[in-house]
Amino acid sequence: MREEATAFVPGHITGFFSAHPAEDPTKAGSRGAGLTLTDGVEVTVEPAAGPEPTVVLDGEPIDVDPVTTVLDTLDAPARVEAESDLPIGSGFGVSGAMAIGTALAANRVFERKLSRNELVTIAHGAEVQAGTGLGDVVAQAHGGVPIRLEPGGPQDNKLDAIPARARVEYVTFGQLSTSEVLSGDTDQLTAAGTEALSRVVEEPTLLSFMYASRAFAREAGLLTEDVVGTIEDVTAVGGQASMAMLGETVFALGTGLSDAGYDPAVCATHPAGAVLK
Ligand SMILES: Nc1ncnc2c1ncn2[C@@H]1O[C@H](COP(=O)(O)OP(=O)(O)OP(=O)(O)O)[C@@H](O)[C@H]1O
Ligand SMILES: CC(C)(CO)[C@@H](O)C(=O)[O-]
Repeated sequence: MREEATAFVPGHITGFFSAHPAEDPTKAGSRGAGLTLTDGVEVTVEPAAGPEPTVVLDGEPIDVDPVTTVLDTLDAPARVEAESDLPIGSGFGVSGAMAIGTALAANRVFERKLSRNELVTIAHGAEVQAGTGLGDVVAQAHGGVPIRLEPGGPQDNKLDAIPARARVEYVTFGQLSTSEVLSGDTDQLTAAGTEALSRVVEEPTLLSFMYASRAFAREAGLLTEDVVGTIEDVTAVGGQASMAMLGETVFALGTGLSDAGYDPAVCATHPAGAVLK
């Protein structure tokens, strides 16, 4: 057994999605598109001192269901320490990042000898089962600007990408519970997400991704006053912004938010995807 291993997982902002339930959580998931980010989560795994696993995020103990499930599945009694550039619960896929980062690092520490696709499948299934995400894990494993054409883990899904990179700015006003939204009626979301996806498939550019994301955010009925106002401010200065699903967060390409007078966090699209360090 190794002493410890660390993985870096990019954050993931979903612009739009449609929900696709299935009995088997490794086959369930979402279609959609988003941006993976150079801001992300660093996850370090070491064997736990006692029989119980512990999970710590930015110095505070935390219960993240998908992480517990990943550790159980890998039979890995571990201490997981995560450091995040991004807030949890605000549309950056922090729970998905912790799940896949834990899977990659625990596989190494406990010498489980699973393949990358097997680890992504475990993390994706754990995230879907917990209701904390549907497509973040597979997007975060891929990197870039992934288009999720078919739902599910790597054995079932189909991914493409927008071949582009960009500077990304974001501001966060608060949290939105992903599991609450996903456990409600998602028909309207899914209809809007399907329409948005066909638009981006027809023209896979960052600009059409931003248009499709804004139309989705409007039709999905999740916009808050702060989010609407901020998107309008960016539009007024000729920028491109939309809402990060699912959080009270606005993201913009280039200098959209700073041009509009905000003081955003700044990163870029991530070129690769989750990696062991
Ligand atoms: N402030 C918090 N403190 C402790 N736990 C939290 C906090 N906010 C959220 N959680 C827990 O973290 C998990 C993940 O939340 P959630 O899925 O909404 O966020 P996320 O994965 O960061 O991003 P996304 O909104 O993109 O899905 C949930 O289990 C939730 O209960
Ligand atoms: C459901 C979701 C928007 C939560 O972040 C994401 O997992 C996705 O795009 O499937």
